[in-house]
Amino acid sequence: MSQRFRLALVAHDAKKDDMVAFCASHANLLVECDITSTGTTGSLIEAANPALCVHKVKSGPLGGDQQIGALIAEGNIDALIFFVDPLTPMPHDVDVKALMRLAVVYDIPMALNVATADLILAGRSQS
Ligand SMILES: O=C(CO)COP(=O)(O)O
Repeated sequence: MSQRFRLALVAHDAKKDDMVAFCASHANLLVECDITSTGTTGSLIEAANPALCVHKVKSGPLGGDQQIGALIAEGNIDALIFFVDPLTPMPHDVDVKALMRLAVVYDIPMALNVATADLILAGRSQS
């Protein structure tokens, strides 16, 4: 791998177990990445796998999604993996939409579920 891959990992509460399992199943690749996560997601990832290097921003509802959006706008994130909960209304839904929008605006790979996230990392492992 020529340069460290800068990956943002975010999960809504109902999807946090999926995120921890995803990180465990891809630990060999993720240990080579610079990971940025929203606060609670990042804490759970670190607790489950202390070998991973996780930079934590604020919790999503307190501005963390916007902080990650700003990193994308500044060119500091290579891909976004965001396990969204499609069944629960979110008080910070506008922030969630804004984060997804910036990933599209800046044309970075964005996975909203495990199946697509697996494809992003599979592509990364072949590069
Ligand atoms: O709410 C989130 C994304 O919208 C995630 O934030 P936490 O990781 O702090 O729970």
